[in-house]
Amino acid sequence: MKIIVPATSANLGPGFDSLGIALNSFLVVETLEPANEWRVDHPFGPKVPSNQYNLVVRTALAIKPDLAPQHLKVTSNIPLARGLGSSSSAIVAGLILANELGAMGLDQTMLLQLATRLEGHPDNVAPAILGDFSVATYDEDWCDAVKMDFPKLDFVAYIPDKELRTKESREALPSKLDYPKAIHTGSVGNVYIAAIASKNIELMGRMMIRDEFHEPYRLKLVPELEEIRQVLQHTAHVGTYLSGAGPTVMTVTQKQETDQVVARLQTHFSTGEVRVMHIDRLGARVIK
Ligand SMILES: Nc1ncnc2c1ncn2[C@@H]1O[C@H](COP(=O)(O)OP(=O)(O)OP(=O)(O)O)[C@@H](O)[C@H]1O
Ligand SMILES: N[C@@H](CCO)C(=O)O
Repeated sequence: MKIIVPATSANLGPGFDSLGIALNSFLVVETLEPANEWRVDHPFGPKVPSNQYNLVVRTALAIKPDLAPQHLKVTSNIPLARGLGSSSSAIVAGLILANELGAMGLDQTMLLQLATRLEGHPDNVAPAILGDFSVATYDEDWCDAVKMDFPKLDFVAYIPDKELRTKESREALPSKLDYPKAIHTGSVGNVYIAAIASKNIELMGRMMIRDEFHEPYRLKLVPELEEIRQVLQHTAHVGTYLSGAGPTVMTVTQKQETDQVVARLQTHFSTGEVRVMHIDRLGARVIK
């Protein structure tokens, strides 16, 4: 059995902890054979456990403690701690592993509840499970998420060579937000969703860059966000936002704009990776 879970890019500007999109880099977890102890062959090096403490296995055991140990093979092109939803993909894969091997019969709604509880917010796990673009809210007890058809656009990721843990990036956020500012950013988010729903790309791009919930506070951790906005000032594109907690900076482009944006970023940065990503409309799937 192979479990395939897409990468995800969260927030998309003013959608902090709510909006996310599934993209075509993938975590693949393959079951090889039953074993005496959990064993995970993976490409992430010694910092990531290869036994029952691996996040995929820990998640599976959290919901099915009596699951029989397996030898697993993990492959992935989702970089760790870069703002492309690596932890969510591992959590979703772990839940599906337990669901399949333990014949638990969990549907997508229950998987979403469990994944959100484990990750703490729904913006990566919802699109990882549902695919495409999702708009979600979580009240510490229940997650409601709506899958939407995102306009057919490209996502050009600039993935810096450095890791940034979500935990560290969240510590940069304020504990309180000014009331008029919160109301204003809420209204920007509303117009943003309406623009996405009506496929008004120009309006969508203008709202994408007007977040006040998190990006201004994270600029000191990811100065590349402002830098890329400057670099692309005279290059046609839809908008640029901080992907998840960073440090990846995402630029959304129309197909005819993509090559120019890639060329501009590749010329500007001597380190890191520029990756063109496409929307994964399906979300997590299992091949038996
Ligand atoms: N496939 C995996 N197997 C085991 N552990 C993983 C896997 N993917 C991620 N992790 C764990 O999750 C950590 C990264 O989680 P973190 O939330 O900081 O970043 P992220 O999920 O990549 O980014 P973001 O949530 O901003 O999109 C890794 O350092 C590792 O400990
Ligand atoms: N909404 C989350 C996504 C990263 O997990 C954040 O920006 O911290």
